[in-house]
Amino acid sequence: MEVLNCRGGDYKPRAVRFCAKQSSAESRCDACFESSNLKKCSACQVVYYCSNSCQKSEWKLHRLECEALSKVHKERRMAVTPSIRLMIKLYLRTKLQTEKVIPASAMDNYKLVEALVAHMSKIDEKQLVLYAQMANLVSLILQWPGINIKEIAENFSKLACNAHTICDSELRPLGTGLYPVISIINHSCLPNSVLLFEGRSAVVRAVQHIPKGAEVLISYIETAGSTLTRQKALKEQYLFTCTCPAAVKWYTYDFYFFFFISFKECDVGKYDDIQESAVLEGYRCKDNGCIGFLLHGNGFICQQCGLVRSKEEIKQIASELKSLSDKAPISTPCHNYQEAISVYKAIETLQKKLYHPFSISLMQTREKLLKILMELEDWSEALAYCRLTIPVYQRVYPGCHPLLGLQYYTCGKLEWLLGDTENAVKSLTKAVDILRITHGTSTPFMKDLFVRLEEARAEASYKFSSEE
Ligand SMILES: C[S@@+](CC[C@H](N)C(=O)[O-])C[C@H]1O[C@@H](n2cnc3c(N)ncnc32)[C@H](O)[C@@H]1O
Repeated sequence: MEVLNCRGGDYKPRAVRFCAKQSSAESRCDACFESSNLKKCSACQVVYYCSNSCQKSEWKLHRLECEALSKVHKERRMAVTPSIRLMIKLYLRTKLQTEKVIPASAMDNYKLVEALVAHMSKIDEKQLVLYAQMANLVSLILQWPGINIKEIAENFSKLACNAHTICDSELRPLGTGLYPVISIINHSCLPNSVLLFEGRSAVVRAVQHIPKGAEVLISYIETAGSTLTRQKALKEQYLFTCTCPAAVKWYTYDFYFFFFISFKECDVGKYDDIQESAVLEGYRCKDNGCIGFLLHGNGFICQQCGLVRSKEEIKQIASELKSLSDKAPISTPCHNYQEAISVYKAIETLQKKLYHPFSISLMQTREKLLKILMELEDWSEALAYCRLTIPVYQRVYPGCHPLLGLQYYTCGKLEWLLGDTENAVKSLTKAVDILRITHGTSTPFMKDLFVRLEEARAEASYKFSSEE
């Protein structure tokens, strides 16, 4: 795997099996994830394809799946979740490989699945019961004599900590896939590589120089958040305690000085964590002009100016925020955009009063507003929100992070639409600098980005020369 040991080098294993995201709201083609022109398989009524060629390409596998699904009562068939389908496909694919109907290779082989970690001893009883029920359903659908239900349950546990969410180039989730070769890669909150998808192919790219012999690491989770938040997410899904260094390094000597006076008991690592949590997930100073963070003691004390914010005031705003958040639509796009905008703007106002300007919750609210405003084609307000998120993105996704690159891309697109070509060139250039490393240069998305940048550059220089 030495091809990974260079900046921008990429490595593409095939998905052994994958499953498109399936919900009534958004169905996708089982072969290519396309969401338009879909036709349901007339026999099983579960799987969608966007074209005859996609249906054909999946036929060897789907023929067996379709036969199995069609025998199940319609009600039960409709309750088949993507995880159950993924498991069924895993077994069917293995059968086809064993019978040499489809080829097995070093990167696409059931033997690799056998070696994946399952963490059975760390799973609680409730989860084990759920896996057993799911395994029973798989066995009921497949109806293979002698199938091992315990092994299926264990495979569900393997899926939970080894499968990957397949995303498009803009990191929107499309489905779930099991890529046994990719599953050997461990996690870091400060990874040296990223995992992206080009259609069904998983691609791992180095985002920094990886010295020979050093471990290739990717991030399993959304890295924005305090160490505690990340550790909790990793423990819950991947069943391990992450001890990698905290990702945020932005302290100044002033902060250090204050720390040594006030927190002699703490060690530096702990202080980084306190500061990181207080900025990303904590409260703001009472003085709007101060960007200090608050430390919880007798009340909330600003680490920078010493002003104290009362617990009662914080509690009051937090409770208003909770009742507003309960009213907010869970997912966007939603049906009533205007109502969603007014709820999210009210949430933003309260969050600005409560949280530190670099708060992740505030950033997420602005991100939701940005998405809705883009749906409404309100480019100028969308741009204002996009720009507000950039400083937080720079902090929480440091270095060469695809999400930071994509946020510059959105900013650039909006600036271009609004005729601000000079800034569009700047934002798109920043996007290209990052995304050419994380996404490579050959995908349709990247080719489109290069064209946009060239067009923006040409227009900016035309504008400049006409002004001259
Ligand atoms: C996708 S697998 C990675 C490969 C795995 N280490 C193996 O030997 O098969 C995910 C599991 O690896 C382990 N793991 C991954 N990253 C880790 C890390 N940074 N620290 C400790 N364990 C980690 C955890 O047990 C986790 O559930």
